[in-house]
Amino acid sequence: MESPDATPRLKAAILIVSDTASKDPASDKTANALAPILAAEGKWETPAIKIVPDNVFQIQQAVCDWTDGPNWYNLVLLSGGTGFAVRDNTPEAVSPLIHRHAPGLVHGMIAASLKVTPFAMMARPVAGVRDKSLIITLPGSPKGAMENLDAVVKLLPHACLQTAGGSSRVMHAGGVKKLEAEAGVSSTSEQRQHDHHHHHHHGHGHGCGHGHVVPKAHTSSADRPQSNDPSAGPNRRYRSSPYPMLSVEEALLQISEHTPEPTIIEAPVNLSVVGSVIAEDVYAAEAVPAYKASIVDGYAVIATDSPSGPSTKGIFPVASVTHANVGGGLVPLQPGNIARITTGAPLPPNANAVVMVEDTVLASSTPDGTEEATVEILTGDIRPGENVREPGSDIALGSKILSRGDVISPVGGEIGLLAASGIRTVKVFKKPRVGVLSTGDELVEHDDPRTLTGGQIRDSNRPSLLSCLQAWGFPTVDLGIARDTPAGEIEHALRDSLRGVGRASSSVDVIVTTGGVSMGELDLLKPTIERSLGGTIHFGRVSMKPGKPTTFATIPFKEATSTTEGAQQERQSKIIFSLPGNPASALVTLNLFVLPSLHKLSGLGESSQALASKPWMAPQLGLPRVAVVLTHHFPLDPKRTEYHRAVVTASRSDGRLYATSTGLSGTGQRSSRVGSLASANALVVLHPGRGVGIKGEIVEALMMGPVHGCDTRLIC
Ligand SMILES: Nc1nc2c(c(=O)[nH]1)N[C@H]1C(S)=C(S)[C@@H](COP(=O)(O)OP(=O)(O)OC[C@H]3O[C@@H](n4cnc5c(N)ncnc54)[C@H](O)[C@@H]3O)O[C@H]1N2
Ligand code: MOO
Ligand SMILES: [Mg+2]
Repeated sequence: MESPDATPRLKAAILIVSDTASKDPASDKTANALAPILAAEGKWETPAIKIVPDNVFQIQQAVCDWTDGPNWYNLVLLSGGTGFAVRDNTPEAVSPLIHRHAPGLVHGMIAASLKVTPFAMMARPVAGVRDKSLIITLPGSPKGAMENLDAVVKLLPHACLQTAGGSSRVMHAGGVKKLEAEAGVSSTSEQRQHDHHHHHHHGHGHGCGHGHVVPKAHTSSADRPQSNDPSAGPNRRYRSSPYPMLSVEEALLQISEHTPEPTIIEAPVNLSVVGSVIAEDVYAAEAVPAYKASIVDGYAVIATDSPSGPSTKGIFPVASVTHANVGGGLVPLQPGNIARITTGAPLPPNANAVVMVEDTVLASSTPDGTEEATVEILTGDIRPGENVREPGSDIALGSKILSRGDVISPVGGEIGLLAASGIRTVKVFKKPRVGVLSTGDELVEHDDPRTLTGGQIRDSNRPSLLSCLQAWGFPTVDLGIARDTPAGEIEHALRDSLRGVGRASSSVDVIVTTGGVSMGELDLLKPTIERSLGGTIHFGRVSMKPGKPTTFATIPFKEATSTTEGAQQERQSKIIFSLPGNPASALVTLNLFVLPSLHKLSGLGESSQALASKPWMAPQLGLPRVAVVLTHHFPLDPKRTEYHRAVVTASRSDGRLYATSTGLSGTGQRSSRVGSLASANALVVLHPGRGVGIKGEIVEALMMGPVHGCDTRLIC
């Protein structure tokens, strides 16, 4: 008989899912209960053990670390989080990772537990295959986990060998009988045939919502069901997109609905808050000016309103001098004296008006000839308060200086108010951090000095998208290039960016990818989002040109954030925009779809009382929309709304805005031509139709940059 040690052992890993054990590993008893059951079989290496809290993202990351990449494990057992409690979400974390479900194992485990307790009905186990690994969830209690593992442990070596790519014929020739004997079960050859039949003809039952699977009775490859599983091969890929085609307006509604609410941070008042939106009304901490200040350079006087009072006209001794930066206490001004003063300086006590130096002449100097002794004031019309700023007359102490919803603009007015009134920190909505990932095997860094070979192209999307995002004022993370092959690179790049590891030093709020969203067998973004990351695609096609395959999704992820009300909450998901790879498509869809979402996340959509009274100032999300006159005919697409790249200029003669195409030739607006955006400051919206948009017609345009001035005669 073969010694168990003569054959290579299988690799197993145990993931304990428990909030408690993740804080206190000594409290876990299950891992130590399961390991001996595997050891007793003599076919397993000592299992790897890890503990994570009941957190979907951490569970998925741990499982993927064991199933993906070169150091994969044959078997991944999870224990815990499979019940009905609110924090029990192990099945929800594991299901999306599974490529092929194994309901038989689930039945087997539940059947075994039911013999022990009716509470087995409250277990929600999941089992199945991811790549070459078998994943099984077990109950959290040591007893329940042991019972379940006992029920299936004899089958696992066989299942794992098949999963890893072992020949099923060899297995069936001898191995199955042996296993059946060991497991105390038997099957007929018909049953085994039946199993094979299922294996070939049923879809993966993946909860992705789009995986329409057509069961067929025959086995020819042309008849096999279509799937969004890239590993199923090109002969099984979709031949028409399963994603409904949305209008741009419908797509924008989805984005608005699924973009999370903005979060609030307390930021220091410095240049980093420029572009941020105020989250809480701000009240002046100090009055401006803080004292009675002179508006001019001249002489502080004691003026009176009474016609019978002393006139300011005449010759007066200059009793004191006050400069703007006065140090200690001020000497009170005595009646009959005047005090020299500079602009902005505090008036001495008793003084109530200032005479401009232009309205005076020097009457006499001090004996040493260096100073004024007396000065003659030439005007008698000085009234109390003249040339004086009262304390708080620019900004009253405690007055509201900025309202929730106000934007701290680069013009400087808002930051000036904050700085002047002694506000050192301010509550603003956090600007979202955006990660940009290029995908594709053909991509080469744009500055790679080597000559391109074969189908290589330079990655122009990352620099162009990053530049656009940074110009809009959002912090960005360059996530690099992820290859389509080997499988999993895109998934890992996305997971790392959410976790803030690898190229992303801290986690990103929004992911933007380009490439891989259309119909090719290496267009992996949609399956990666749905199958590997358990995400939900809210739209995967839009009736627009360019940008048809634009994809928008949410990916489950948990982290602690504070709400707009300041309470702590767990944010459930992050958003991802997967834009088409064609460079013009990527930039147009960034402007059209990503910007409104970033605006919402930045708090631009937050209502403000101040703005309610000034509706014309209410900030709109996304690019500003204006009406423009076409300076020439624009061709129309028969089906899709076109976003034609154009230069919009403001006429100096009639004040209207005029739009001229950046390229009208047959290929001028082709989605591969990034040059169609060079010099463009607008996207002219052309609704589908026959023929052309006529010269002189007024249409809508979205402004991407400032309007240039022009002489209408030169463009029309
Ligand atoms: N059978 C169909 N084919 C295509 C359809 C369709 O509906 N049915 N849609 C077309 C449309 S429209 C577009 S847009 C593109 C979208 O393509 P993908 O998003 O899948 O992108 P890729 O296939 O990866 O690349 C397309 C194109 O863009 C170049 N590219 C990709 N990344 C970059 C980058 N970072 N910098 C510069 N250029 C990049 C890539 O090399 C390709 O040439 O699909 C059509 N096909
Ligand atoms: O929709 Mo695609 O972006 O035209 O080429
Ligand atoms: Mg493609």
